[in-house]
Amino acid sequence: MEQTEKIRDRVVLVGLNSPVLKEEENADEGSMEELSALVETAGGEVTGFVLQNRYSPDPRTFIGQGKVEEVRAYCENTEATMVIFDNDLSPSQMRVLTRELGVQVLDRCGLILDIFAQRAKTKEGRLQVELAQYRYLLPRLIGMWTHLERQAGTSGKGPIGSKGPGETQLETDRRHIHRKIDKLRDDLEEVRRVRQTQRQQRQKNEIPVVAIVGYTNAGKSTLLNCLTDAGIPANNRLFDTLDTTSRLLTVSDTLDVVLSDTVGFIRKLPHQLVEAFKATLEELEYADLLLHVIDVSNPDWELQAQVVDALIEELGANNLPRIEVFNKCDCFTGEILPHGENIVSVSAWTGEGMDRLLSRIGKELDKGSFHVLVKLPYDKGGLLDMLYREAKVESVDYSETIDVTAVCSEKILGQVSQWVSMIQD
Ligand SMILES: Nc1nc2c(ncn2[C@@H]2O[C@H](COP(=O)(O)OP(=O)(O)OP(=O)(O)O)[C@@H](O)[C@H]2O)c(=O)[nH]1
Ligand SMILES: [Mg+2]
Repeated sequence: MEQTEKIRDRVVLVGLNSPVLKEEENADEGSMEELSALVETAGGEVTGFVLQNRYSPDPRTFIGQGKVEEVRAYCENTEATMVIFDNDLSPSQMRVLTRELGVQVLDRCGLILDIFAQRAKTKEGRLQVELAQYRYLLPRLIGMWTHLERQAGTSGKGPIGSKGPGETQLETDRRHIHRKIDKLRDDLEEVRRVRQTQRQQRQKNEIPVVAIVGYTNAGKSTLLNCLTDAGIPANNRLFDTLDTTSRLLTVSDTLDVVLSDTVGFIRKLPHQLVEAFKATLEELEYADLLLHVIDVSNPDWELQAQVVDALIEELGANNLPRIEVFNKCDCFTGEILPHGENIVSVSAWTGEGMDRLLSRIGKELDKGSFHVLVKLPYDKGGLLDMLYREAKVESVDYSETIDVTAVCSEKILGQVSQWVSMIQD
């Protein structure tokens, strides 16, 4: 509840661009615009932007004393009640800025955590967000008390070498938070076990899993709805979906798959969140195919796709087959839509391109309906592994050649065509 009040604030956004910061730590117009969308998602109102260029961040105030004065005046003029930084602030910078600006100060990471906290509906989602919040809080809490200790020390009032009240409080708080974190981790472990069982069940049924991934607001939920009538909410706001929803999708007469929607990615995603959402995102690792949905109508789509690629790698899912789904092609204003073997352009809104997408999924996963006898020479043993992986092998006889009977797709048929001695459709 407290959160809802907090975010109805009038907000000034501040970003710093510096050559000594890493690219992903820097602010630019694109990331500021995104931050503004995040504020709107959280229910706040943006009253102004301050994008500063500076050689290096100021260790104390991040943006430098002069800029602090400017931002404070700006807040007064626009009656802002909160300042949100696009860059990550250290706990001590956040403290100094809160004091000197006279309004509440948040950074991007804190804002995203707030939004997740508002959105999380299921027990699992709540656990994940709570875990991320505690992990975010822990260093900040320590920073807070360190500050008090130092203040006591420099003013000469604190008895040197004795435990001040701050420190005692700090220890209690830290212990409390560590206990909370341990408990949340255990609870999430339990969730993970349940998922594991469901997964094994699915594997027994041999239904392939297709996971929809992509940048936030790319249209993942809309795509799932369009393909399966799932009827899940899809809204024009960031982080609309926090829970994994799965639906059965009939791809062709011979292929059914489980299609799963997932939480969206964003640049500078707090790593505490990535950690906490690993249970949900673990689905990716066990998927048979990824659909990477890209909002091609967004001028930043290339950068967004890179962010998603990097996270897929971090989650250990980069060796999975992947189809890039260029969505919102109804709004595409560029010259030529990207194209290529693993690319399909669609509009989840109008339904355009769904047939092509289904046939691409089929090509990737359908073991097909061609009954074949293949006589492989012994030095082509590698192709046998491939058949085991990509076709339904029924029998193998080692005679003069390796005689394999299997059911396979047209694609696989093409790869072994020169040794096929019998085909039945
Ligand atoms: N014009 C157009 N709009 C689309 C298309 N697909 C989705 N949208 C809109 O884009 C917005 C975001 O769609 P969602 O499906 O909620 O996006 P998402 O990827 O699930 O977003 P998160 O769950 O927030 O990560 C909604 O307003 C959709 O109506 C499309 O093909 N064309
Ligand atoms: Mg969604």
